[in-house]
Amino acid sequence: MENWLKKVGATGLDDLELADFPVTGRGARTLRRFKRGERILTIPSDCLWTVEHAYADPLLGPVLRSTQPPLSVEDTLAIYLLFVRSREAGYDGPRSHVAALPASYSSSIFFENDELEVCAGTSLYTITKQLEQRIEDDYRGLVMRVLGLHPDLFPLDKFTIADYKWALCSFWSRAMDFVLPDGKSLRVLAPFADMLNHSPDVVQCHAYDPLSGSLSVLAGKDYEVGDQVSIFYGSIPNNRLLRLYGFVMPDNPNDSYDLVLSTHPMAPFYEQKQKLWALAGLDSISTISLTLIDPLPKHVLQYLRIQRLDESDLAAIALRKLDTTTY
Ligand SMILES: C[S@@+](CC[C@H](N)C(=O)[O-])C[C@H]1O[C@@H](n2cnc3c(N)ncnc32)[C@H](O)[C@@H]1O
Repeated sequence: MENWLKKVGATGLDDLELADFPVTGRGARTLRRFKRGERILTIPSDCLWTVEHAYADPLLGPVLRSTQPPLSVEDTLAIYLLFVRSREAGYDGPRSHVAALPASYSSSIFFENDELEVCAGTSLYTITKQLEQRIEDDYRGLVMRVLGLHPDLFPLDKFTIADYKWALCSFWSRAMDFVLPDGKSLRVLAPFADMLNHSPDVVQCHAYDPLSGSLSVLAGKDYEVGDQVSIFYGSIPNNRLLRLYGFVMPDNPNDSYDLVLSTHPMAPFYEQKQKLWALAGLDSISTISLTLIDPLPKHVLQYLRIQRLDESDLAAIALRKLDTTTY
């Protein structure tokens, strides 16, 4: 992978090496000192996995362009990755990157049933179950709309639901997201830069250059020779880290609990309450994040007050409304 990257113009690789670290696992180690803000690594546009590159591929592009409505960003990238992985010739550079990707992931959709049951009652459990169902539905849809129509390009034994899950998770745990100057969002998987682990001790230090289309990593702090280079994935609570990346941060200052509030549609006065929730910016199923800074957000109380309203409360509210509209 590194030889391919250097050949196509990546810079910085001579000052880094891949190594195993305690806790974070494989990552990149410095071979020289870096001052904070110094450029460490640049991966040129041609090597990046993006939707645009998937569409530009001479074999895959025409299929993607003829699929209407277009596939989601996630599905386009997942198919692109599996397509390159399935090729027996050509695509040598990108395939050397695919070969360096982990064979399996530890995010919550890969938990065994008994492992996930330990999380029963948490929002991680609920969201993971929903995600598993969505992945099954999306996969069935992809087979009907795309994969099953082009068996020459997508041999189904290399595009199984397990492969699809693996490809999705490769992007969830390794891709970087940017907002471009025109406001559009961009998801990029950058070979080698995707080997960098998360640390809360560095500032945001990875950037996409819209002019050259390249991805760079700067030093997020001063590094001595032999230090692990890290980037900052974002201020992410542990349940999201576990769902997308398969790890948690001890004492995570951004930790939160997603409280799911819901009301059965057969509950008394449901329709009237639904209108009141909408007026308060809520929904009949509302997910509200409880954080250490704001452990009881006002939306929780608003939701519950509306849920507990009885016939006389609702009549009083209707009267008050009538009052204000007559003036
Ligand atoms: C972008 S990849 C980084 C490279 C990865 N370690 C590898 O071997 O390919 C992100 C993955 O690295 C691991 N990771 C990153 N930062 C971590 C951290 N602070 N603690 C534990 N694991 C971490 C998680 O498995 C995560 O899904």
